[in-house]
Amino acid sequence: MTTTAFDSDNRVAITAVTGFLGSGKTRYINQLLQQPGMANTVVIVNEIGQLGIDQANWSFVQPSTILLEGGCLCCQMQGSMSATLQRLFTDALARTIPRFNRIIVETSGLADASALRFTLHSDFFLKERFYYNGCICIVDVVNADKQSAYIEWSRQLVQADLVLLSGTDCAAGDQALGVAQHVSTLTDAPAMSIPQFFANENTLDVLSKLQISPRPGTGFSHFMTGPLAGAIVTNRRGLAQEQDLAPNRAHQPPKPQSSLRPVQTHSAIKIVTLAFTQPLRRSVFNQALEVMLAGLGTTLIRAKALLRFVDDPGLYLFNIVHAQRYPAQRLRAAQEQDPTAMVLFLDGATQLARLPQAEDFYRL
Ligand SMILES: Nc1nc2c(ncn2[C@@H]2O[C@H](COP(=O)(O)OP(=O)(O)OP(=O)(O)O)[C@@H](O)[C@H]2O)c(=O)[nH]1
Repeated sequence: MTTTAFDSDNRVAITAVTGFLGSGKTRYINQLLQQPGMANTVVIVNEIGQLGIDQANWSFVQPSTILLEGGCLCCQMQGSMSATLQRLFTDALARTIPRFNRIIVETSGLADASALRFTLHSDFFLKERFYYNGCICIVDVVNADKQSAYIEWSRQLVQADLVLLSGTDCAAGDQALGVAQHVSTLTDAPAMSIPQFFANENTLDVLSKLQISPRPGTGFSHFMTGPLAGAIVTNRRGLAQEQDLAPNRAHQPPKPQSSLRPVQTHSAIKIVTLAFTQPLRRSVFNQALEVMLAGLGTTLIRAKALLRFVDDPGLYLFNIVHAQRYPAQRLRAAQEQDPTAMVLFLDGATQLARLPQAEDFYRL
């Protein structure tokens, strides 16, 4: 029988999904929502920027989505989170929204789970109705080397109860294993690839046991040998073992445990939003994009855009993560009120002669 928020003594589980910019949080949650038993899930998305790119993306895949936009959960949005959860509870009680039995919070790519934990711990109204179920941190193995230079990457991992490796389908050689080893120097949470996570028979069970997963060295291995078989476990020296990702390398010589890498501060990432007021001409957009990317070079960490084109009724989502450009995805037919914009996350330590402008995409 499914329980709801309103059965007696049943608080609603809130699970955080963190991960650096473009690591694959949205894609993972989309996959998760397709799993049996995931109906009645509310997703709260915290997006930096004012233009609702994630809202359009999410409302395409699932209607029960709430967008907290404008700031990062760890900096400015704690009050909004608290108000949102209170509102969710009272609206469901009044039956103005469908009842729900699970909440997933997708943090911005620069936030970690600590603000959410603090909110749930310190607000008495919320404490009686919700509980913190743990944190899944997504790590992009292809870009981990670059991203680990930012303090947010490490902070997210320190808060993790389960680490999921994305991009393993694009990773070279033993890249995933190397990242797992690096991750193990920051957390003893179990790590596995996203396909391994979904290969587990009961993903819901895994989700509900996040915070009771045994840590390496505790002598309790049921979690690893049971539903999470295939996890990358680490020994006390941080050496990854027993993984399906690199089955021939189970007996590697131990590497010295790495220390925290020198990091840049939160403000080292510059956020630029380009608002497009008119549909774009595809050919002009493509050329301007090439020029912009060439100019930004390695300064670009992440770009995402919601776009409309002349003579095309569709609304398109466009993703770039470092040098990787993903094909534009048609979300649905565009509506008049859809905002169209591009948000760029740039390495703030790099001095740029000129920041990109929306006008660049309208002229050759
Ligand atoms: N091939 C491949 N592509 C992936 C994987 N994970 C994410 N992507 C792609 O990477 C891009 C960014 O993924 P998102 O899910 O939007 O990343 P995000 O973490 O939600 O991004 P932000 O909210 O901006 O931090 C999208 O085009 C995804 O389809 C993966 O494991 N394999």
